[in-house]
Amino acid sequence: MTSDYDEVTQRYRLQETVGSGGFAKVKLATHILTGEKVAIKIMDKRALGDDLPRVQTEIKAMKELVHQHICTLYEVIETSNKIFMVLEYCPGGELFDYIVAKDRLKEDEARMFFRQIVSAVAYIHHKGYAHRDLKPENLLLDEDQSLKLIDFGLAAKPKGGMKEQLETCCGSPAYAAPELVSGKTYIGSEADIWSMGVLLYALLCGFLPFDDENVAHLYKKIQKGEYEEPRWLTPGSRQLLKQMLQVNPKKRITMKELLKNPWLLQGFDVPIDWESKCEKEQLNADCVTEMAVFNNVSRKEMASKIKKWEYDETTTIYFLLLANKYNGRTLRLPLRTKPLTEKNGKL
Ligand SMILES: Cn1cc(Br)cc1C(=O)Nc1[nH]nc2c1CN(C(=O)N[C@H](CN1CCCC1)c1ccccc1)C21CC1
Repeated sequence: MTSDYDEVTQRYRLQETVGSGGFAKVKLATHILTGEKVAIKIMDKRALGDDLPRVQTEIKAMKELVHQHICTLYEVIETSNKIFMVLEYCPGGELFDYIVAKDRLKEDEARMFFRQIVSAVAYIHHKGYAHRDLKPENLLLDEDQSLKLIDFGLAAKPKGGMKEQLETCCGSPAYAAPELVSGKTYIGSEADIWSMGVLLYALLCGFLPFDDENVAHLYKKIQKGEYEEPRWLTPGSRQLLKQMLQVNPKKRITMKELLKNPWLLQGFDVPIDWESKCEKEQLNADCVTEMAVFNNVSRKEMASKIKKWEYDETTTIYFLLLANKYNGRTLRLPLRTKPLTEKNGKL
């Protein structure tokens, strides 16, 4: 009787659980072949019930969204009862805990983080997606204190494009836009801008602009759009918050305007670089070569195998090699003792 864990334990050494949410848990793991750390999100299909489509949504979105500030999906392993999503490991944990530990961030640090969040969300919108659940719990810190966006279970890619109205009310109430909590139809990208405004406020203040234990009272406050401005907020940040936390979505700052907002440019003087540095279209030649040698096949053959993007071990190895190119570590694949044959080669 094969257990649901057979395939994943052949290739990964499962370690401690770093998080458990409603229908999923996340375990730290080591990719045995390369020794690289990964995070594996484990879901039980039976427990998921009618939440199963959320997982399909997340997998489809994460396959399309490859960006330096989005947590990379490496591999998906589905068994009779389980779905395993092998994802990029972020050793810094959630931004939420980072803010709580520091009480609130200095303006320069808040700006540095917020530029990365804007970069990720601008990219998602460019690809026709809205995240719809932006909050500090969904932003993880990697080993270089860079932010990685996670949890695309509520992401939406309206067929009619980003102008299409959405209906489903979702995400966390404190970060939800007024038009969303009023049950009106809304534009996903406009709602994301509001949530980013709440996020920026949380970074700069260490507490939420709209808060109440009673959800109905919370919604009233959001719809009124009135919030405290602590005395430590600078004029530039007050101005930006005011433009993002506009109750009327048509008066709210757009992503285009946000990308060249003076407060975000302060100290950087270069526009926010939101384009992906690691699009799948353009394979990294060194990684292809390394894998071709490892698998004892031609580069051409290796490249076409990678380009199938089957989100199997080949995809994992490619992304792990690519990540190491970026952070300067040279990951060398252990030369196989025996050349690959069809049988065990998977090629
Ligand atoms: C907390 N922590 C401490 C250390 Br050290 C590393 C971590 C950590 O979480 N690292 C980490 N790397 N990669 C991931 C994680 C966590 N993680 C997550 O996807 N974490 C989310 C966190 N969500 C935020 C709001 C509700 C739950 C999660 C989703 C479902 C179940 C459990 C956790 C991934 C897989 C993408």
